Amino acid sequence: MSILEVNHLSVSFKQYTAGLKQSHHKVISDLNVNLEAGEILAVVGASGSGKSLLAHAILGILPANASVSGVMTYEGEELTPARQKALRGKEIALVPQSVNYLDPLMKVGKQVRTSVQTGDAVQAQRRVFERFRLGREVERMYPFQLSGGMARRTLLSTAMVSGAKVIIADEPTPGLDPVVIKEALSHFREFANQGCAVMLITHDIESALQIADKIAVFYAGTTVEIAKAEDFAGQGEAIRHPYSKALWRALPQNDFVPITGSQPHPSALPPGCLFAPRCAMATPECLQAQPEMRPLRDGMVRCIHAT
Ligand SMILES: Nc1ncnc2c1ncn2[C@@H]1O[C@H](COP(=O)(O)OP(=O)(O)OP(=O)(O)O)[C@@H](O)[C@H]1O
Ligand code: NI
Repeated sequence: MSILEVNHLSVSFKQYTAGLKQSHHKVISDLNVNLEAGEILAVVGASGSGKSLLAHAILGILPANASVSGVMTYEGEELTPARQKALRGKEIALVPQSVNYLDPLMKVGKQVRTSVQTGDAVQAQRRVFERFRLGREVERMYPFQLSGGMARRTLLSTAMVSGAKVIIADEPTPGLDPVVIKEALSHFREFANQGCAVMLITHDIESALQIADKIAVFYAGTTVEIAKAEDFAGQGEAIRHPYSKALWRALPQNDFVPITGSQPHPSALPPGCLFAPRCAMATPECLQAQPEMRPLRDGMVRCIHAT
């Protein structure tokens, strides 16, 4: 049984346009992912592809104008709003993408301590600060006194001391130096090895590959591929979806060739396969309907042509 399952998740936003007309933008459509105990799943994809919204949907912290459909389960039971509230920060911890999630009016040592659920909170906070190379003086500081990197390490500390079984880390490493990144990632690995699970949302495919078991590739609000990390190797022969292949080939150490065009905006999604307008393999059939996710070679792909 998966520890966390997301099935057919769709999220739309109600927006008011000129003349107080309402429009609905579907920003996530028919998204499926699952997380097994002991596993790190890296979620990669372009800016605006819906990665943070997935995190917020799981935690139940989407803004009020969002409507959500689909089913999410945690340890086999449905994640209702009441359950999300009860589990948030306790069994499911978020490392948010923005450091603005820190409480500006509380000293950071205290903020980290309030996340500790069992044992000596002061000791736990001091231990985790040491691991993240935050000096003893930092615990008495307010968030505005921290550098960007210190604030990130504080957010990581908060999730790490919480005793959660699932950590959802939304771009946890930008602005950190390579040593701290390596450290943070190895903490995630350690955490997963204890039987917990991590969803690591990141732009940094290369770092993700060093520790992740599985990779979910997002495009325009949905998953296009779920693959084992090992599949991202060589020329990308084992990668299933043309978009994930293109992402892989665009890396500096590979061909370093960006794909042409851009991801569609939620207000102007193309018919059929969302990637078809940029895809070299596209045929008229691709424009008929959005392909379903289907199993392929021990992974999943949303493309009718993938082999
Ligand atoms: N409150 C909102 N109202 C309307 N649209 C929103 C809202 N929040 C996000 N969106 C839209 O939803 C889409 C997905 O946003 P999301 O923040 O999940 O992207 P992301 O993949 O996390 O991007 P990044 O890598 O830049 O963090 C974007 O097109 C964004 O403009
Ligand atoms: Ni994001």
